[in-house]
Order: sequence, then C-alpha cells, then structure tokens
Amino acid sequence: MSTVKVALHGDAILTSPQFNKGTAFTEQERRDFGLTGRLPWRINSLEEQCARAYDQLQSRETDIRKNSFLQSLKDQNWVLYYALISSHLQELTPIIYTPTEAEAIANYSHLFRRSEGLYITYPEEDSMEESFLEQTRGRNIDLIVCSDAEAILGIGDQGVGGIGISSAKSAIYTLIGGIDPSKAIAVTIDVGTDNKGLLEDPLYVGWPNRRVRGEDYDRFVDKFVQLVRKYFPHSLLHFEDFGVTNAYTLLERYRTTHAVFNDDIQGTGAVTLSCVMAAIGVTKTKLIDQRIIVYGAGSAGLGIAKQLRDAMVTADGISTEEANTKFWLVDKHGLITHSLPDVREQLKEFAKDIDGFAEQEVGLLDVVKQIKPTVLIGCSTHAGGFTEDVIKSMAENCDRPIILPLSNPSKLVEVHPHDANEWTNGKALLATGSPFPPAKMPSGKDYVIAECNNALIYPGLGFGAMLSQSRAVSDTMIIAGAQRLASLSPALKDPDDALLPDFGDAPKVNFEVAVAVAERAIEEGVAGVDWKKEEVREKAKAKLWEPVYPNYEFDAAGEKGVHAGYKI
Ligand SMILES: NC(=O)c1ccc[n+]([C@@H]2O[C@H](COP(=O)([O-])OP(=O)(O)OC[C@H]3O[C@@H](n4cnc5c(N)ncnc54)[C@H](O)[C@@H]3O)[C@@H](O)[C@H]2O)c1
Ligand SMILES: O=C(O)C[C@H](O)C(=O)O
Ligand SMILES: [Mn+2]
Repeated sequence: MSTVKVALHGDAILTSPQFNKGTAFTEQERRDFGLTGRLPWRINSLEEQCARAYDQLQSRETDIRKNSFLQSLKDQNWVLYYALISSHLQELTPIIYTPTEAEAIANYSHLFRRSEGLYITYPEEDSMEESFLEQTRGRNIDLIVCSDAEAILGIGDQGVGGIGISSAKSAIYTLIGGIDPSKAIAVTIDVGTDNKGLLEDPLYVGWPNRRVRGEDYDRFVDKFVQLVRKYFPHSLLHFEDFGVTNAYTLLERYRTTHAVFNDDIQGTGAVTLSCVMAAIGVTKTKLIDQRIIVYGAGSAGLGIAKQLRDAMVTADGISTEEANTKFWLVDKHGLITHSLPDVREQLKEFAKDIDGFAEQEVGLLDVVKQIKPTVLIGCSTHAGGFTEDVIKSMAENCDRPIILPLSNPSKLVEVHPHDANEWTNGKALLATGSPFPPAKMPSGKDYVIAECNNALIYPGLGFGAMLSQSRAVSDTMIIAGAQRLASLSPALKDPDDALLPDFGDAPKVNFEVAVAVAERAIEEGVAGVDWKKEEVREKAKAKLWEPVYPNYEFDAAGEKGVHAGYKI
C-alpha cells in the first residue's frame, strides 16, 4: 500500500473528499491527524463502509434520490464513492450518468447542496485566472472536462446545471478509465442560458442572463482554453454538450494546438463505428456495402457520419466523395438536400439531390422507402421518430437491419428496442444510447441490447491520449480505439449476442482501447513519451488509479489548509 503525506489536520482532513476515510482512519492516523475524539470507536474496512453505504442507498426509493445520495457521498469521500460504484458498476452507472443525471441537471438549482468543480462565469472574466489557479492549486491536472451546457444530452440548454454533465463524465473517466480524480477537474462555462424556465426561476443559481454569443463568447472561451494550455500543457481538454455550432468551431480551432476532444462528435462517432463494425461482422458485409441513414444531423449525427465515412475510406479504399454517397442525413426539415435552405456548411458534403424530391421536404419514411437503408442511426432527440412504418419498411428490404436509436436519456429514444425487435421479428441488430433490458427473440431467447454510449470508449480514448502525452487526438488514434473496441464485440462470437461488450466490462474494454490509442500515438509520432510500443501496456497498468485507501502520514511541515498530498 502506498503512503501519502497530508498536511491537513482535524476537521480539514475529515471534510476533504480527496483524503477523508471516515471510520476507516487507522488508530495511528486518528492520533496523528487529531481525529480520535472526532470519530466513533470502531475502525471499519472499506468493504464494510461500502456495505453500509449500499444499504443506505437502497433505502432511497427513486433513482433521483439515489443520485442525490451518491452526489453527497462523492462530496464526502472519493475512495468510498468510487469503490461503491465500481463494485456495482452496471447497476449504479445509470444513476450517476445517463439517464438519471439528466433529471439531476434539469433540477440542479433546486437540488443544489454543495458546489464542486470550477465555475467560469461570464461577468467574472477579469478574475478567471485567479479562480482557475485557486481551484487547481497543488494539483497536477491531466484532464479537464468542460461544458457550456447549450445542448445537454437531448434536454437542451441547462445553464449552470451543465456542471452536472462535466462532473458525471469526469467520474466515468475515473470509474472506467482509471483516471486519478485528483488529476481531473469538471468545469462549467456559464455564459448565461436561453432556457426561459431557468431565467424565470428565482432559485436559479447560475448567471441569470441570455446566452452570450459571437465574439464575446469566443473571447471568453479562448481565455479559458489559453489558461488550460498555459498551466497544463499536457492535459486533455474534453468538450461536452456544447451547441452544435460551437462544438465544431471549438474543435477545429484548437485541435492542432492542444489535445482537445469533443465527446459528442468524436466519442459518439467512435463508439458508433465500433457498433456498426460489429454488426457488419454479423451480416458478413463490408462497410462500403452499407446505405446509411443518420436521423438528426447535429453534433452527434455529423460526428457519426464523418467517422463512418472516414473508416470507409481507410478500410475499403474508396474516395471521400464516393463514400459520401452512402450517407443520407435527415434532420427536422427532412432529408438534407442541396435545395434545402440554410443547410449548415459542414453538412453540405452529405447533401443529396433525389429526383422528384429535391424541391420539398422529404420525410424519413420516404427516404427509407427510396434508398432501402441497411443502417438507421438516430441522434435526433425525437422520441418515437422511428415509427412502425419506418422500421417495417426498412426490414422489407434488408435481412438484418442495423438499427441504432441513440438519443438520450431513455425517454427520447427514437424507437423502443423491444418494439423494433418485434416489428422485425427479431431480425434487427440493435443498440441504444441508454440502457434497456433485453428483448425476446422469436425463439424465446433473450436478445441483449448493447449500450452504444460514448462512455464505452471515451475514457479509453482519453486515457490513451493522456498516457502517451499526445499533443493531439488524431482521427487515426480514434479509429485505432474504435477498431479495438469492435474486436471485443460478443456478436463476433455469437451473432445473436450483443453488438458491444457489456457495460460491466467497460473498465477492461477501455483499457484495451487506451493501449491501442497510445500505441497509435507513438507510431504516428505525436506522443510526448519515448516508449516503445511494447511498453505501453505495462505503463498503462501502472497509471491506473484504484479506489483504495493509502496510508497517511501527517506532514507537519506542509502548508496548512492546502489540499496537497504526495506519495513518498
Ligand atoms: N449514445 C451516445 O453516446 C450519444 C452521444 C451523443 C449524443 N447522443 C444523443 O443524441 C441526441 C442529439 O445530441 P447532439 O449532441 O447531436 O444534439 P444536437 O442538438 O447537436 O443535434 C440534434 C439534431 O437533431 C435535429 N432534430 C431535432 N428534432 C428532429 C426531428 N424531429 N427529426 C429529425 N431531426 C431532428 C436537430 O435539428 C439537430 O440537428 C441527444 O439525445 C443525445 O443525448 C447520444
Ligand atoms: O452523455 C451521454 O450519455 C452520451 C452523450 O454524450 C450524450 O450527450 O447523450
Ligand atoms: Mn454528450
């Protein structure tokens, strides 16, 4: 067990979630840190504490109450929080992440108890650097997860509540990617909100102002990015749930100067590529043979289309232009065609001209009938958008339709996977963005609905980039990670099994992804480490953070009140 020197005494260590052990402080530690009279007599093991916390959790009847309980536990004791969730990963991930976190975020100002992370607020621009340094003091940050909350999951603009998605994504990095939580920070960029309900709510805790846009927004965000680059040049900067325009602009603006990563674009693109690769392993076809409809052409939709397109070019050796012809993007005004007004610049390469249709809005069903897709992907936030007609029409022309309704949270799914299974007589190859229980095949066998959520890959992609101290997160690093994930698909062994590995195996799977990504970074010469490829696996193992208590030694000489601990 490692030993850590800590300069906190008495209440200061008990109220530090990073160092607190509660009843698990040893006799020696209780004496050294002035805790004897502050704790009851019995010394518990971490396992005993987990069992007690699990019991307490079970007494909370709803998922949102469970979410609040776990949030409080995180505020009190990181090791216990992560140990508890790790030992019930499949059961508790949906409580701290999608779908329950969506409800927690939507009610952030009402559920508010204690702040966490870093709040970068527009009217406080002049003191941004001071706040940044204050919140990161004594810490060597590897990972920054930030959101401006304009497009949280499928529930839109959530203002300051966006801290909830940054901190949930950061917690997933720790649980699944093995990132040390003291080296990660969750950030909300509060530039106001256009959510009327929040603006009118007297209890709203964010900056009650319309969203700042344009040059002022760009300058403000740039100031933050430059602080990240100045103080933590090797960190990974993860963007989450920005509105689609800013999502693309920021990614393009910074990707050549810092390791930035947009999860909704790149993480979703990668996990969906893995899922489609696994599915075509079942149908014994090639990527190039697919006709793909992407329903919802926002951050995720365009990210998915580009990722699959680039993989077609790389794997099947066709040109980008030819690969573009295999995709039909459908948004709320129907098929993206050349004649549709106001088509976003980035979508134009996928725009179509369908004879007889080009002048009007072409709905999803018409597109399905006309082009006979083999793959149908939903990232539209349109609950029920894949109607019975759409699904049945697709199944008429395709033996094993690949249907991926990916919108989150669960209530926004484009089609309930059980319906899609039934309407296709069990032929559909299915995966969803949030967890769903298994469907029944006509044979009576369970069909496990894979969770095609970016959490199955982004912690590994990020860990691989951090591990190799990569200067960039390149497209080829992402493809290497996606290929590794696809190779672990259960459906490759049994075609009736899930398209992607079980979420309970996410830590093992992401470790493999991280190794593949770091190996690729070294091959490409963008890594900041000078290891041989063969060394990567051992280096990665050594870097994994695990939720166990180290021994503490009191550091009398340390700066009082500073949350600093270091290994000796
Ligand atoms: N499974 C995953 O890993 C994953 C990852 C990212 C996003 N998502 C989900 O995908 C959805 C979209 O996320 P995003 O970040 O791309 O949001 P976004 O706001 O950038 O994009 C949504 C797009 O859907 C379009 N749309 C809205 N209503 C529509 C309709 N009726 N028909 C067709 N298109 C419609 C919008 O115009 C927009 O272009 C969300 O529900 C989100 O939770 C899932
Ligand atoms: O957060 C998730 O569950 C996945 C994704 O990033 C989303 O925005 O829905
Ligand atoms: Mn997201």
